[in-house]
Amino acid sequence: MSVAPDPALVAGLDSWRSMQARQQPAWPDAAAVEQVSRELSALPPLVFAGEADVLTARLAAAGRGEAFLLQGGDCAETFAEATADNIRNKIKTILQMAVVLTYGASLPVIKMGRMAGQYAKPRSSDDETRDGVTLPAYRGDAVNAHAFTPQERIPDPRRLLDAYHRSSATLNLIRAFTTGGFADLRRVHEWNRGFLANKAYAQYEATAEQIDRAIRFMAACGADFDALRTVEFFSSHEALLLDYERALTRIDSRTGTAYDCSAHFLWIGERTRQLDGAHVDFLSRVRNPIGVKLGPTTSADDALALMDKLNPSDVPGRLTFITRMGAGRIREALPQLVEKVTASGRPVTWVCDPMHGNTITSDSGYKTRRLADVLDEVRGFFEVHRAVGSVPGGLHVELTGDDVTEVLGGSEEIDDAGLALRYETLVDPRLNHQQSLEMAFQVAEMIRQG
Ligand SMILES: O=C[C@H](O)[C@H](O)COP(=O)(O)O
Ligand SMILES: C=C(OP(=O)(O)O)C(=O)O
Repeated sequence: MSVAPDPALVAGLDSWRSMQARQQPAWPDAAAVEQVSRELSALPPLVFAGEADVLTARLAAAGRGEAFLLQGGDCAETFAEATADNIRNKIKTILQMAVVLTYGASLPVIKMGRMAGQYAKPRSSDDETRDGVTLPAYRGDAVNAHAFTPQERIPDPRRLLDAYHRSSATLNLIRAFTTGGFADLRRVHEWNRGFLANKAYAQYEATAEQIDRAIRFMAACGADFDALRTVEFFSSHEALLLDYERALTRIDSRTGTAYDCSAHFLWIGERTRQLDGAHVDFLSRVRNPIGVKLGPTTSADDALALMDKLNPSDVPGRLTFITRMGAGRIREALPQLVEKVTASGRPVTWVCDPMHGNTITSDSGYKTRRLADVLDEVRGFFEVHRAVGSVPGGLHVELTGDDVTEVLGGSEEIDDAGLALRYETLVDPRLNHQQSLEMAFQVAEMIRQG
C-alpha cells in the first residue's frame, strides 16, 4: 500500500525557486526549461529510494569507523566519453582501489562513483575569453558544449534530457558490471590486465596473489563464496542544476517522503552551500544521504548550522562533510571544525577531498595538481581526526581509469612537460589509473596506522 505524501512536503520541494540559486546557467528560454522539466518528471527514476536508504546505513557505519567510503570519478563526465571502455576502466580502478583499501586496512569499503550524472560544473567565472573573444564558460555537458563557438556555448536545456539518458545508460552498465560477475573478487587479477607493468601494478599483483591464496584456502575449507560475486556500487554527483534535480525528485510510495532519484548520493558544492541559498533548501527536503563540501574558510558555526538545517533529526549517515582545505591549510583549518562538531555529539561522516584545495597552474599553463600535495592533504586529514578523536570516514577523488597525464608526480614522475602528452580533462585534472592505485596503497597504510 502506498503512503500519501504530506501536501506541505510536496509544495516545499519548490521553495528553492524563490531563493538565490548560484551557479545556474543563463538559460535563454525559460519556457524551454519548463518543457524539459515536464519531460524529465515523466521519465522513470534512475535509482530506487530503498537503495538510497541502504547507502545511508553504510555511511553511518563509515561515520563510526566501521567502514570507509571511496568516492571517485571524473571531474566532469562528458557525453562523448560515456562509452563502455571508459565506464569499465573507471569501475575497474575503483574496484582495484577498494581491494587495496579493504585488504590493507581490514575495513569494508563503500564504493561510490562520481558517475552516471556528474555532468554539471560550477565555475569561477561566468565567461571565458580567448584571443579577445568572450563567450559563456563551459558548465558541463548538461548545459553547453566545450567547443569555443558562440553557438556551442549557449546553454541548451535539451541537454538535461541527454544527461538523463547518458546517466541511465551508464548506470545500467554499472549495474551489469557490478552484479553480473565482472566484479567477482575471484577476478581480482583480471582487473589489472591491459595495464602496463610498473611499480603500482606490481604491488597490486602481490596483493591480488595474497587475496587469491586466502580465497583458495577458504574454498578448500568449504566456504560459500556467493557473496563475492557482486558488489554494491552507488552513484553520486553534485546537485547543482536545480531544475534537473527537482524534476528527478519523486515521492517514495513506501514512506510518502521525497527522494532525489537522479543518484543515490548528492552533494552541495563549496560555491553553493549558503545556509539561506536554494541548494541547501532543496537538499534539506529530500531523504537521500547527502554531502556538503567544506573549504578552508568554513567556520565551526557554519558547519553546525548546516547540520541543523540538513539533518535536524540527527539521522546517522544522512550528512557527510567533505572537507577540501588544501594541503597547506588542512592542519590549521580543520581542527576547529572537527572539534566543535564532535563536541556537539551529533552524527556526521567526515570525508576528505584532497583534490579541490590543491589546484595550481603549471609553468606551461596547465591547470594541475601535485600528487604529493594530494597525499599530504589526506595525511593531514588523518592526523587531525586522530588528534581530535573523531573518525576519518572516507576519500573523495577525481580520477579516471585511463592513462592520462593531468596530475604531476607519482612513480611515473609526470612533470610539467609530461602534462601535454595526454591532458584530456575539460575542467579539473584527474589522477590517472596508476596514480589512483598508488594513492590507495598509501591511504590503506594511513588507515592501518590508526
Ligand atoms: O571542479 C571544480 C570546479 O568546477 C572547478 O574547479 C572550477 O574551475 P574554474 O576555476 O576553472 O572555473
Ligand atoms: C566543484 C567541485 O568541488 P568544490 O565544490 O569542492 O569546489 C567538485 O567536486 O566538482
